[in-house]
Amino acid sequence: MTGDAGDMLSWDESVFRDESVFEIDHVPETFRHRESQLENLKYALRPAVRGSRPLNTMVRGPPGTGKTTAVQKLFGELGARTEVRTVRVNCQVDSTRYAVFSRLFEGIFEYEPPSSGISFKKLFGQITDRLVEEDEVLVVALDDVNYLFYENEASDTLYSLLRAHEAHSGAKIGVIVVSSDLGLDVIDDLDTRVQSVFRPEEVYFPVYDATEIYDILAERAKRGFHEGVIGDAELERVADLTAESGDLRVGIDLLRRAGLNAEMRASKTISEADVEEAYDKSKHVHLSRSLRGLSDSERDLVRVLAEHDGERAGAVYDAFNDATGLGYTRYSEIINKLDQLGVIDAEYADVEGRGRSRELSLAYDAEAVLDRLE
Ligand SMILES: Nc1ncnc2c1ncn2[C@@H]1O[C@H](COP(=O)(O)OP(=O)(O)OP(=O)(O)O)[C@@H](O)[C@H]1O
Repeated sequence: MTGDAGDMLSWDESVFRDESVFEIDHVPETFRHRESQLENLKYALRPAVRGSRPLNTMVRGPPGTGKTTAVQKLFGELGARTEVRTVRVNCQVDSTRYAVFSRLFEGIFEYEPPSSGISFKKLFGQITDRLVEEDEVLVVALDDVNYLFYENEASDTLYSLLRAHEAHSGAKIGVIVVSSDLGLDVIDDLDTRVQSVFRPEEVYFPVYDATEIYDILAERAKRGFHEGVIGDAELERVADLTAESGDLRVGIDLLRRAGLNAEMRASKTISEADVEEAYDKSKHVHLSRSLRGLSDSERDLVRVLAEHDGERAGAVYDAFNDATGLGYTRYSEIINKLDQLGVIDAEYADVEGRGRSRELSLAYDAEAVLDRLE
C-alpha cells in the first residue's frame, strides 16, 4: 500500500537499478525477434569479411522496429575484424553528401576533416586512398536515409559511394540504406543513373506483435528496475499502449517516465496511474524526435503552423514570411519536408473562386507541438 512507510523510498534509494537502459541510444544486450533480418544482413555483409565488396542492402520498416539496433549489433561484430571498417551515418544530422563524407572521413581517420573546408573531391580521394592503402573494406550505413531525400542529396551521395571503385580503383565500399519512411519509394525516387547501379538486397522490419513487445519490454524492465518495482498488470498496460503505434521507443520511454513518476511519489512500486500519466508524454516520442532534427527556419514554420492551425495556407505563409523573411520557394520546400516527415498533412483541395490550393493541418495536437518547440 502506498503511504505505508515500508513502501516508501528513502533519499538514497531509487526504483532504477540501471536507468541508462532506458536511454534513447542504448544498445540492448539481448536483441530478440529479429533473427531472420540479422541473417539476411549477415548474408549481404559476408563478402566484406573475405575482403570483397559486400552486397548493398536496403533496410525498411516503420519507426522503432529495431533497424538501427540491428545495424549497430552487426557493426559491433564486424568492427572486431580489423580488415572491415564500419561507419554508421545518422542522416538526420548529416543530411548532405558533403556532411556524409565528412563523417566517413572521421570514422576512418579518427579525427575530423580540416574545418577550413576541403573540396568534396579531395575529401573523397583521401577516404578512398586510405582504404586502398590499408586494404580495408568500408561498410557504410546511411541511417534514416529518408532525410537525404528530403534535402535532395540522396542520388549524389549514393552515386559517389556506389561508383567509388570505378573512380578509385581498388576501393571497396558497400552501402546499407535504412529508411523508416514507408511513403518513400527509395529506388523510384533516385535518379536513373543511380538506379542502374543500385540493386540492393531488401530486408524488411515489420512492427513487433503484442507478445514480442511485451517480451522485449519485460526484459528491459528487468535490467532497468529493481525487482518488484513493476508488476505484471502494469507491464501489460505499457505493452498494450506501445502496441498502439508499434514504436518500441514509446514503451521504453514509458517505462522510464512511469519509474520517475513512482519516485516522485516516493513509492517503491509503479502504479497503473504512473503509467497512464506518463503516456501523455511518451506517446509523442516520435514527434519529439522529428522536431529535434529540424533547422531553425523549419522549426519556425512548424511554430507558425501550430499557432495558425486550421487557417488557410495564405495566412500561414504571411506569418512565416514575417517571422523569417524567407520567400515562397523555401516555404514550399519546408512544407514538403514536414509533410513527408508526417508532422503535417498537406492536401490539395479545390477552394471556391481560388482554384486549387493546399490545405495544411498539423498531424498532432498544436499544444503538444508547441511544448516540444520550447
Ligand atoms: N528486438 C529488440 N530487443 C530489444 N530492444 C529493441 C529491439 N528492437 C528495438 N529495440 C529498442 O527499441 C528502440 C528503437 O529501436 P531502433 O532505434 O533500432 O529502431 P529503428 O527501427 O531504427 O527506428 P527509426 O526508424 O525510428 O530510426 C531502441 O531503444 C532499441 O533498443
